[in-house]
Amino acid sequence: MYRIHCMNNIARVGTERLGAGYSFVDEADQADAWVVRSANLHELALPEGLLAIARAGAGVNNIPLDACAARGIVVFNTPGANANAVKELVICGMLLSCRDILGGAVWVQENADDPEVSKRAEKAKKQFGGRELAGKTVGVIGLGAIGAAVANAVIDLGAEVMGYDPFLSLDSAWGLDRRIEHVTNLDALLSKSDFVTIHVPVTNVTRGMLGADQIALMKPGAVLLNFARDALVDEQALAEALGDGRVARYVSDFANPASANMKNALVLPHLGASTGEAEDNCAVMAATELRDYLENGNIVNSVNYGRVDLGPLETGERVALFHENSQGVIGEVTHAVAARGLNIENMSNVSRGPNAYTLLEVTGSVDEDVIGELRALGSIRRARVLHATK
Ligand SMILES: NC(=O)c1ccc[n+]([C@@H]2O[C@H](COP(=O)([O-])OP(=O)(O)OC[C@H]3O[C@@H](n4cnc5c(N)ncnc54)[C@H](O)[C@@H]3O)[C@@H](O)[C@H]2O)c1
Ligand SMILES: O=C(O)[C@H](O)COP(=O)(O)O
Repeated sequence: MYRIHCMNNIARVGTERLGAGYSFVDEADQADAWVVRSANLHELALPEGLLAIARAGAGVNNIPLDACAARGIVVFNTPGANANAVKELVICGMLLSCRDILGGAVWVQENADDPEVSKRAEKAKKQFGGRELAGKTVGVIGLGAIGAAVANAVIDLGAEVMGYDPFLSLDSAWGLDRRIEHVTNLDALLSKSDFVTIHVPVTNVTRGMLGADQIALMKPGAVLLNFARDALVDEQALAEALGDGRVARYVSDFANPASANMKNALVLPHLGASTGEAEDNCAVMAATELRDYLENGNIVNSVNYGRVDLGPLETGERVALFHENSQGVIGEVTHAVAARGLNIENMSNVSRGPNAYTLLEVTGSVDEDVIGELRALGSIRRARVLHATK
């Protein structure tokens, strides 16, 4: 029986997927796996028995990835599962920034009891007017699941799109509309775009990537949309640019004391992934990834270990080994296993930076002595045995 602890509320369709063989526990330190959305895990102690963390969502800056990797704790996320929800809100934010739609709606509410409201509205409307998205240039920074969807959608609305992503994946590239101009220079995108929208993960490299110098390059009167993370933008420099009108509007999904008090900003309470559809998609994908890892040893969509997929574990046993990515480890492992009379039927080894994972399918019984011997190898961080249940 695997014990799961949910750090945030997770859609029921996902928890139901963790059916027979799973129980939900209130105590985080008793769990074999955690499921999380945006709860901050950086300050929490990682329990000895924790095997995996599944982030039902995209961003993993709330999870200590390296500390997890060092302990053989696999961290998963759910790529693309909430991309459509975010795309729709970004388009909404763009259109809301084109005219003062919210201001106009408030005006109508404030004048609702006036029998002359219809006539007065025709005079009042000019203060809420604006411009169209069609024909404008939209700069998209990061062309992953969300950025690519936004780029394609705004092209369909008649905008020109410049896309910047030095690490563009083949999958994303296949899905991009051919009318999108792929630029390799961020400064060019910033200086030519009427709307700039950022869709990159926050990492040590991207933190603050839209700093004072980049904001200064933005076209006068441009709009910046940030549905990725607030830490990507120097919000102090941005507040100054908004204050003196160099940047017309900031549309952000991240309320904090700086953004909430900015002039000409529309700030939302992190609503990007908050649709029933996205929550269901994320929960189901997270639960599926967890099951595949806990029951079969397969790692799909991890952000700290590479992909290993030997399919379902139908017969025999598997040994899952987390270790340093260093020379000679595989030799030591196969030697130790063979010396115990076990035959390796199938094996996969993959590394990601300093972190390596090896999954062995063996015939013969893997007892505690074998596992003890493997654990004693200096480079092994964690060793698990998985038994076929069918
Ligand atoms: N507001 C929300 O509710 C919400 C929802 C989902 C995701 N997000 C945020 O959006 C981010 C992106 O999500 P996604 O699903 O598109 O992720 P993704 O992994 O599919 O795409 C990220 C893209 O950024 C690119 N990238 C990385 N570094 C870059 C750089 N320095 N310059 C340009 N491009 C760079 C990658 O190559 C990749 O194509 C997440 O990491 C998360 O922080 C927010
Ligand atoms: O990175 C993400 O997937 C989003 O920021 C969504 O976060 P949430 O699951 O807390 O809504």
